[in-house]
Amino acid sequence: MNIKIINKSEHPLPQYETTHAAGMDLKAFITAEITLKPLQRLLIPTGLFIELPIGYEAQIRPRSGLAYKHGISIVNSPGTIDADYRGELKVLLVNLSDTDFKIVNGDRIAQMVVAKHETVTWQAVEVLSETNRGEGGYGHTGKG
Ligand SMILES: O=c1ccn([C@H]2C[C@H](O)[C@@H](COP(=O)(O)OP(=O)(O)OP(=O)(O)O)O2)c(=O)[nH]1
Ligand SMILES: [Mg+2]
Repeated sequence: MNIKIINKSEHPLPQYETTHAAGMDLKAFITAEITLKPLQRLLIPTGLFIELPIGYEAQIRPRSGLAYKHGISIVNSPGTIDADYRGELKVLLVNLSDTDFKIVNGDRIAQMVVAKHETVTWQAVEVLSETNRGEGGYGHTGKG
């Protein structure tokens, strides 16, 4: 599937790193090095602008390596890019570690997964169908 993209960054277009990868890494497009202090959050630009087909969204997700090694995550994970959004793709990083984390231009800070979604209409009713689960949730089936 083709997706229109404007690339205002100096970096190559995002790409799948392996043959069947779901996500494409997104790179920071920044003019100066950024230091993310413990528990600080920052919106990082990518220089990318996309036009998703109607019925698709893009999810901005953390990279597990950054999360594991440096405690770097995404505050609003997974970030949602709407098909009608025409602004710059940005990544809302947060540093969940107890040490500073430096980001330089071109660092792969997140990954983007494009996915189909439904657009629903509501059918307002008085009663929902019965199930075994009923209203049970939040661990009501036990631990083991
Ligand atoms: O990680 C993200 C999340 C969102 N966006 C852009 C694309 C998305 O379509 C738009 C709005 O995002 P969202 O709906 O999550 O934010 P909101 O707080 O509800 O803002 P709005 O009122 O503009 O919808 O911001 C990003 O660039 N990165
Ligand atoms: Mg919104």
